[in-house]
Amino acid sequence: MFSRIARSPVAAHLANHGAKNLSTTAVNNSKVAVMGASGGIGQPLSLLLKHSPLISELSLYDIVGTPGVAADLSHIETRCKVRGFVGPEQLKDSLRGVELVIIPAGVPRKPGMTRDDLFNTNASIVRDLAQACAEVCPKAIIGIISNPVNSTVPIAAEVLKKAGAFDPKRLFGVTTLDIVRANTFIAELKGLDPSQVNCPVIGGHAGVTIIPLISQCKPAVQFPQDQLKALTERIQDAGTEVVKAKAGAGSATLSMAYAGARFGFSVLRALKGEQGVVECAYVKSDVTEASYFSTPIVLGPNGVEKNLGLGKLSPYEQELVQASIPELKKSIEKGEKFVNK
Ligand SMILES: NC(=O)C1=CN([C@@H]2O[C@H](COP(=O)(O)OP(=O)(O)OC[C@H]3O[C@@H](n4cnc5c(N)ncnc54)[C@H](O)[C@@H]3O)[C@@H](O)[C@H]2O)C=CC1
Ligand SMILES: O=C([O-])CC(=O)C(=O)O
Repeated sequence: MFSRIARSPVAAHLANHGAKNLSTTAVNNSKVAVMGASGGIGQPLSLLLKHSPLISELSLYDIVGTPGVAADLSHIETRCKVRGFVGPEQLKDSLRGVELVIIPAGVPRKPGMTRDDLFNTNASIVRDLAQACAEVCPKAIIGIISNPVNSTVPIAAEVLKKAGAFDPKRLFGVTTLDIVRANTFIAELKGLDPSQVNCPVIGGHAGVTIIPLISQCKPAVQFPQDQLKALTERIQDAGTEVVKAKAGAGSATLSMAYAGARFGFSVLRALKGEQGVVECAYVKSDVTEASYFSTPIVLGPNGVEKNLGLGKLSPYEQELVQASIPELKKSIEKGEKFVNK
């Protein structure tokens, strides 16, 4: 049993800031857009965002269903206003004045598929949403959830570059779910409170590119090599574990909504001037040979404030990093070629 009950990062954000009683100061007036807001991730993510005292307006965009989702959420007793936008003709209006855009639009996996199998459908969805961001909110921070993240982030970057709106500090692939899973699985094995565990996960967001740095976990934890390998592989395959359990009904939605909210709240806290906010995320990077790579990032008023790099890796983790580079490079090139073809 835990010696004291602690809150998860999302619960702590909502509790510390007192969602209901917060004064309406300019500093707490962020406008956030969720693109793909009617989906399995989009709906619970929007529900969590509606509770943040930092968000004064939530803009919900999808090609279907957002009038209903927005009407429903708008009855919740928090001050954040919710507006729904549906279809391409309302896309640009959904992005006006937005500081943070979170993108969970696109199809999820079914059993037997890899994330890369989603490329053909999701590449053009992310391309078109990034194009609209470039035109309407070029200074917004963009967090991409849509898979395959290893390719969709380079796709968005190329679109933004072409439009003269690319700022590598402001574009993120959301890998937070990998950290959330690592924390949970480590806590289960060691009898810890998961909300007090912090294990960085670096690389990318697919199979062998997901690299948990268990040697850097706080609190420090030790495992024999066979258990370490099994734990690493469980974290790498955790998305597939959910896809199999859902048996054709999609992939992780609720845990992803939690992770997306955690990422979004961290970005907003840093935008508002909070110091020392760190999240791992997949960003433009010169830390390894792969031109995009996830590492712990200090967030600040402009997005990426400082890339904390790899830190000290164990020999096993060094091997995992080496093994991830060819796949990452291939996925990055595939995304870039899609835009520049
Ligand atoms: N980064 C991560 O850790 C994770 C990523 N994902 C990915 O997130 C994506 C969404 O997953 P779910 O919400 O479960 O799927 P879903 O199918 O339930 O929802 C997707 C939503 O996107 C909408 N959409 C389709 N085309 C659109 C467009 N052009 N513009 C705006 N919205 C559009 C759909 O209408 C739907 O409402 C998938 O690609 C999935 O693989 C899922 C879990 C974790
Ligand atoms: O596995 C999937 O397809 C969805 C995903 O990215 C995850 O759950 O990590």
